[in-house]
Order: sequence, then C-alpha cells, then structure tokens
Amino acid sequence: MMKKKLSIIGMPMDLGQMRRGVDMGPSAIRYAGINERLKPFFDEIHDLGDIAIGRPEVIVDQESKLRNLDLVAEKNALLAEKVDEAVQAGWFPLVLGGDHSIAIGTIAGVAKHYKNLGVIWYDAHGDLNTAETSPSGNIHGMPLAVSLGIGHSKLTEIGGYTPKIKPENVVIIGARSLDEGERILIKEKGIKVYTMHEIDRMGMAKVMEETIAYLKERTDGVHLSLDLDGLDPSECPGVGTPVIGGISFRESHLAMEMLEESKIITSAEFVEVNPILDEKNKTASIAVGLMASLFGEKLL
Ligand SMILES: NC(=[NH2+])NCCC[C@H](N)C(=O)O
Ligand SMILES: [Mn+2]
Ligand SMILES: [Mn+2]
Repeated sequence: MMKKKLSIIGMPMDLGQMRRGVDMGPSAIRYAGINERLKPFFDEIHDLGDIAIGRPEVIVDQESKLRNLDLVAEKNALLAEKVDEAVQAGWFPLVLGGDHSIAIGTIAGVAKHYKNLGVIWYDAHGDLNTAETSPSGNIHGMPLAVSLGIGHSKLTEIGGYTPKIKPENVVIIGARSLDEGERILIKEKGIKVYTMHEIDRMGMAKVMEETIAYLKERTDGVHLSLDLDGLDPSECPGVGTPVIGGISFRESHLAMEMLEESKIITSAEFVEVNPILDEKNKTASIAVGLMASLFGEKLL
C-alpha cells in the first residue's frame, strides 16, 4: 500500500479583495486543530508553513483596473511551485487561504499532473469574472475564469501553460450570487452548476451523487476548492463576502463524507476564512471539521 501523505500549505493572501484579516486564515485554521484532527487519516503530515506575502501597499493596475495584479500573480506563482512539488512527490496538497484568488496558484500547480482535472467549486459565488465584467476589480472574484484560461495573461499564464482546466470538468455547488458576466459565461461554456435552487429541490445527497458520477466518468483527478462563504453566514460568519441563504453545516458534512466515499478528490483548498469577522473562530473550526469529514472522520 502506498503511504498516505498530506502536505499542508498556508497561503495568507489578502490582496485579492479589500477586507483585511483574511491573511490570518491559515493561522486560525491551524489554531482550530487541523493537525490533531487529520492525524488519524494519514501516515505522515507535513505542514510546510506559509508562503510569504508581506504587507505591500495596494496598487491598482492602471490599464486593467485590477487591484494588486502583479503581486497576486507573483505570489500565486510561488504557491503553484510548492503545490507542484507536493503532487510530484506523492503528497496530497491541502492549501489554507487566504482569499479565493489563491485558487489560481493551487490549480496551476495541480493541473499539469492531470489530463482532465475536475474541479468542484463549492461557493456562494461563481468567481468567473474578468477585468471587463468584475463589479469590484477584486481578483478573488476571478480565479475560476482564470483557470479556464479567461482573464489577464499575467494570471492565466502562471505555471507557464493555459488553460488549466476544461469547462466541462467543472461543477459549481452552492451558487447564489452571480454577476451578469458570470451568468453569460456559465451558459456560453456549458458549466455545470448546482445553485441553491437545485440544492433545495433535490437535496444535497442527490446533488453530490450526480456530481460524483459526472466527474468520475470524465476526469482523472478532482480538486476541491471550498470557499467558506458557500455555507450560510449564520453558521460561517467569518467570511468577507457573506451571502444569505447558503448551504448548511450538515449538508456540507454530508457532501464531504460522500466525496470521501467516492475517493475522487486528489487536492483541496479551504479559503476565505477571516478570523477578524468570525465569532470565536467558529468558521475556522467548521473548516477543520469539513476537512476531517473529507479525509474520513465518521460519527460512528
Ligand atoms: N471568492 C469570493 N468570495 N468571491 C466574491 C466575488 C464577489 C463578486 N462577484 C466580485 O467579483 O467582486
Ligand atoms: Mn470564492
Ligand atoms: Mn465566495
């Protein structure tokens, strides 16, 4: 049997949006006991520490209006390298955010190892904006588009190849706040989306059954990109862009348990935990609980 090895990488990035505090996400998640909780499910766990981000001044790219474009690109290139090395060496990469712009780096590091990487985008948002469609200029609203090869070339070219993933290999779960340009892109590219409407109507069990079956038949690895704002803000208040009417804690655990049973997940990231906006580290604790379910923790 191959050893089960987990590589934890902290990405204290807050340059993809405007609310301070999300750079403390990795610390909050570690403080919530990630190591202890995941230990039973791995032969070895290496916490590689954090990628150095620094505290630079905000610079808006004059041409594209993207906030912190150069730094977000530079730091994501570093993350991509780290993730690439982990996968290469046979470690499961688990990245702790940081705002969702870090998915650009994670996916750049992972996708080169697969012919058809699948992505589950568990999020209230589509994160499918470009400089042209973004209402905010915040890069954390763009990483899924960037990974599909759509967006500023400084972002899409990270890792030296583009696109990273194909639209038919993506499943978005939990969407309830989509901008106009994102809706157009979803339809144009035929991206599979389970909005809150489908989750209410079909139930999470059916949504996950379909998602797993869909990805199993077309992908050779699946990355889970879980934005804690996919969950309802009453349960996960520690996020920068909360949207009412989200996925429940229980539904989310079921989703993670079903993913564990399916054995399809080959990399993951948990993003947008902002301890300054949180209540007693609740959101970080929920993130750790979801990771535990994803890797095999059972109630009985
Ligand atoms: N990763 C996130 N929380 N993204 C929120 C994006 C919000 C909005 N759609 C924007 O582009 O600014
Ligand atoms: Mn997101
Ligand atoms: Mn979101």
